[in-house]
Amino acid sequence: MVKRTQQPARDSKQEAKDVNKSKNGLFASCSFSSLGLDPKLSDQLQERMGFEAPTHVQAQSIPVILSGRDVLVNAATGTGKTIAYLAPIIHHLQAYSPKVYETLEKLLHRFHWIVPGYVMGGEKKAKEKARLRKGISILIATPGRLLDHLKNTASFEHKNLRWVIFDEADCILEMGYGKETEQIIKLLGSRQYEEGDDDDVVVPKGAQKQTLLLSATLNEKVNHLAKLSLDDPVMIGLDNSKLQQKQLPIESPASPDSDEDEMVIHVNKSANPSSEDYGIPSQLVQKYVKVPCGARLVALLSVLKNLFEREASQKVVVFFSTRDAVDFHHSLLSEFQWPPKSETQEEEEASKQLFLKCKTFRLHGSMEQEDRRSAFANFKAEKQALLLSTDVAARGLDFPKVRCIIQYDCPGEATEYVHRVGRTARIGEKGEALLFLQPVEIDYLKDLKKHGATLAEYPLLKVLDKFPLLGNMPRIKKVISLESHPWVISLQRALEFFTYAEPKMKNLAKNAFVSWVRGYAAHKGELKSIFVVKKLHLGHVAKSFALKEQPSLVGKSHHKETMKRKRDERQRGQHPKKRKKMSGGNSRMYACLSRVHYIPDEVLLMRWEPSLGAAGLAALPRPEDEDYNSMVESKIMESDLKCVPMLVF
Ligand SMILES: Nc1ncnc2c1ncn2[C@@H]1O[C@H](COP(=O)(O)OP(=O)(O)OP(=O)(O)O)[C@@H](O)[C@H]1O
Repeated sequence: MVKRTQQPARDSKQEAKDVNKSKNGLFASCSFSSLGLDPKLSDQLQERMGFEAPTHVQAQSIPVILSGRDVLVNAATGTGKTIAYLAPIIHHLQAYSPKVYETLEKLLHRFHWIVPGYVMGGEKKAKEKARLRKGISILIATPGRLLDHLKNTASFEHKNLRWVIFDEADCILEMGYGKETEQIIKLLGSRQYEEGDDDDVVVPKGAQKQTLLLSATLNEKVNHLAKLSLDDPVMIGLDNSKLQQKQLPIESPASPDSDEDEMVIHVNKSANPSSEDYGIPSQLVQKYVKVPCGARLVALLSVLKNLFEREASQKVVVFFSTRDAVDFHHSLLSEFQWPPKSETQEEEEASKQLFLKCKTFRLHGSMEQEDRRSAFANFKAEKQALLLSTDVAARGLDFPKVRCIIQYDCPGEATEYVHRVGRTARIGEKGEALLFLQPVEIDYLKDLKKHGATLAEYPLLKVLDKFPLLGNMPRIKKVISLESHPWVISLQRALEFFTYAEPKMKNLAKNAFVSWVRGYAAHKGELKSIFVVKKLHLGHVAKSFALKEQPSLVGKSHHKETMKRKRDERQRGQHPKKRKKMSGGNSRMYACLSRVHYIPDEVLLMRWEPSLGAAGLAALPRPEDEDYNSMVESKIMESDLKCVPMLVF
């Protein structure tokens, strides 16, 4: 990961070869039109979106979904799962052009009758009700809010529901939405399409409700959901090691009507290092760096400096465990200058420059929607940038050309590791991932190995040795510990000086320290034995926030801040309690329902949309305001389908 480029020409040729190789392994040798998609749609995919060929998961899924079968798809991050399910749905939706609209269709634009919408909380229910009353073809919803409308909104028509899609299915359950999801499935009712309900529509013969379940990390937790919602599903991307016949116990409470030869997903818990449980792109280079707590901050800054000096034009995402940590590191990296001191004032002015010469963005759940939306859009648009984020960006987000993912704070379960690293090495591109571990946390590697992730060690000392030392600092030949490295000592000193120079920075550091320790104590299950708070040296943790001494864990200022944050959230109409349930994951469901008189089909998609919320969406024009066709087309067909349907209204 840190090798400096010595022969740039040869290396870049090699890089291009590697990318081609991984791309070749990713794409199928057929065309979109050969999969049975409508020619208009295939053209759209090829010409407008520039997708020359379908990926393997698309080539496998599209014909099956078109045929009406339920499917369970497990495919690595960034392999194009979104198109895999959206393309066949759009194929069906556009095909059922209602008689009355045939002429209109010719006069107007293609797909004008597909109306997306959302219900996901964060705004008044009355507004959502009004949208539902008007009729929506594609509805995006959080499980809780959808259930609420199903129970309480009389005008919420869903009898023609046609597709139900659980994207990031495992996550919906991990976030504690199992009960809600079960109720939703029950309320949505029978699978059979009730023919002849609407005279004004063309109903496909034998059309049934079809359910799709997708993720890069399908595991046995989704068995119960699969059992409730899928009917004789086709399994895609689940190898035999994951599929077992019914003799295996199903995790969730057994249902009396369970089917004897039902297939269930089974993750082989016997530590078989070669078994690849989760979909990690094969071209992704995975490393870990072992750093004692007190040297973590210096190590992070050094790794980042090395990355951007090695290749100026690139994008990097760093994951933190808490919002306060994101805020602290964002302020630090946006303002910290290097070299820290010069001999004279003029010299100082002349030579001062930022430690990292790239734009730094932040993304977390406490930011205003508009700030989140602009951070997301700006980071996406930049060629060279750094994004500091909580897990709000861990799943589903599709930032193009992210070269490296750094997990500065450990993820929770291995699934979260997989989704975080999945923000790079997408669609066959190159990518690197670096996981920070303290020496006491090194057993986490074993956990990852069980799920097929093997990480090599990152040569941190070599990287540190490359940085020029300031002033008269002696270069010690053999550095015994990382903390005694002269570069580490001088950088740590400068960081502490910087933090203490401004009360604002010191406060950010203290808050970040307090929430980091709390977050560390919140690791669940088996991970509790790896991430043990009692093993932490809190003085060293403080050092990792550029603090010279350990702040109180129940400091007044932190308490005041928390109270203020809660007050602000209440004023903004966000409910901390409700949001808390979402904060680790922000599960979103997409639901697509028909405009009663226009389309016979209704689609319900459940998926994960981390960074964008209602306020951000509302900023986009409504269909009456502008060329609706081009908007729907671009929203549905644009490359960033992840946020597309939700972005619409
Ligand atoms: N056939 C294709 N050819 C080229 N690019 C494609 C193709 N299909 C999808 N893409 C692009 O690949 C990127 C990744 O796709 P997508 O976000 O659907 O992946 P995913 O498998 O859902 O990932 P994750 O599991 O992380 O959500 C997107 O930018 C998408 O536009």
